[in-house]
Amino acid sequence: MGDQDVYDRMFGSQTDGEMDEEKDGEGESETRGLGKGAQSFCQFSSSLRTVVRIKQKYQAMKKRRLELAGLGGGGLVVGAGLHTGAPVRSSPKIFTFETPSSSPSALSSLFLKMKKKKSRRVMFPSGGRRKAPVVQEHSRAKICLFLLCTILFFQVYNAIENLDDHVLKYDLGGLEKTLCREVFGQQGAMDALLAQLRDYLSTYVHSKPLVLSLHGPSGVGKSHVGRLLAGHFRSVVGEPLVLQYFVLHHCPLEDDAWRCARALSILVSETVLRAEEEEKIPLFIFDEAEHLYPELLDALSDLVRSNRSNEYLNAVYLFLSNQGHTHITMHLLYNSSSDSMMTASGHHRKLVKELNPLLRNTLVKLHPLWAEAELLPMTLLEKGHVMECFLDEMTREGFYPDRTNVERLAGEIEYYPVVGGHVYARTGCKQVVARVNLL
Ligand SMILES: Nc1ncnc2c1ncn2[C@@H]1O[C@H](COP(=O)(O)OP(=O)(O)OP(=O)(O)O)[C@@H](O)[C@H]1O
Repeated sequence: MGDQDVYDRMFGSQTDGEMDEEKDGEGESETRGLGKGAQSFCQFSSSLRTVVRIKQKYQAMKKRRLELAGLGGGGLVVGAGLHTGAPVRSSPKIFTFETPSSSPSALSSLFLKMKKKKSRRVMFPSGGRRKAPVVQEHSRAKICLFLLCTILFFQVYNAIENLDDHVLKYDLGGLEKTLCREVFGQQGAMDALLAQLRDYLSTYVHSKPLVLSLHGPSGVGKSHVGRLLAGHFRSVVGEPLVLQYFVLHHCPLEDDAWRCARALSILVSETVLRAEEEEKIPLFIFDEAEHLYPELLDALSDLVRSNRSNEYLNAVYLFLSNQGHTHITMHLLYNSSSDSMMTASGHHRKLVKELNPLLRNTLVKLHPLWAEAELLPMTLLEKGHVMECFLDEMTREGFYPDRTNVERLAGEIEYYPVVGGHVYARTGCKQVVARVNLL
């Protein structure tokens, strides 16, 4: 049973105004003539009427709102009254609980529309500009990829720069020019020496030190090369990081060999530590290495071992020795005829390939240190190279480089018998300085 039925049964179908009047009259008669039970019934009926009236008003308001929103078919239509703002009542004049002709689906779609509309509204701060924020859609993956590529590029660039920096630091180009200008007849050996240095000095991370050993007969320029290298490295890494060790000068007495070995170990350790601090590679040159005592060789062997700490691995050891000179001389004298068309580097590579196994075998028997070394044999000098030595020395000493004089001086030097068109000097340029000094 609906609320309206309850109301009708109790008060009939009266209008709101009539009900108000009746309410007042009834109130008076109740207070005057009725008993206590009737009085409580009246109070109850009064509250019920109020409830019903409120509900009616709420329903009417709800319906009116729907009609105003433009929904057709209900109890109210918007017509001429629209202009005045007052709704015009068209059909049912009396409120019922009947469902309006508008379908529930239409209502729900209206609410959905309203909801959608509402959700699209953007609430702006009162003082701000009323402009919708621009949504920038950046892919995080793209940004990460871009960052990764940038980091990778800088790392590769930095690594290349570091390699270049190392080689540039030692000015191997300058060293090459110096050796080419100052050393005669040893181009193959000098190319091999520079290649070893270039390989080693291009990085600062090494698993073992570079151990080079120049071998050759007397007067072919071993000490000369040692001096040129020492001078160059002093200029690029500094005086304290270059050690030139002449055993007959630094340790003339064999009895002192043990003490000399200990002093040498300390000196080398101090130098490599200093070089490590300065991030440079030191150079240790041992001239007249054939005179090194076993104690000194033992100490050096211990220093060049690859299982030592990092500072010992970043160092260049250069040994200059005439050990194995007989093998070199014999090989050149017996193999010179067949390789006259070869370049200097090709000739040296052939010499190394054919001679080194024999040379190493001989040297390793003397001390295991030579097993660690890269052996670089130097060839005998020819008459043409000896003339260059005279020319150079005379110019240095201020003599006019007269060609006839140079040829005469070069003719006074001893030579091996001509082999395959080559005239090899027995003592290289060893006597050049002494003979020029006699002029
Ligand atoms: N290949 C060379 N080019 C230019 N000059 C040279 C060459 N070889 C030797 N000389 C000159 O001869 C001098 C002596 O040579 P050096 O002392 O270098 O010979 P060495 O091979 O060390 O001989 P030794 O084994 O007897 O010590 C040098 O000071 C240098 O002036």
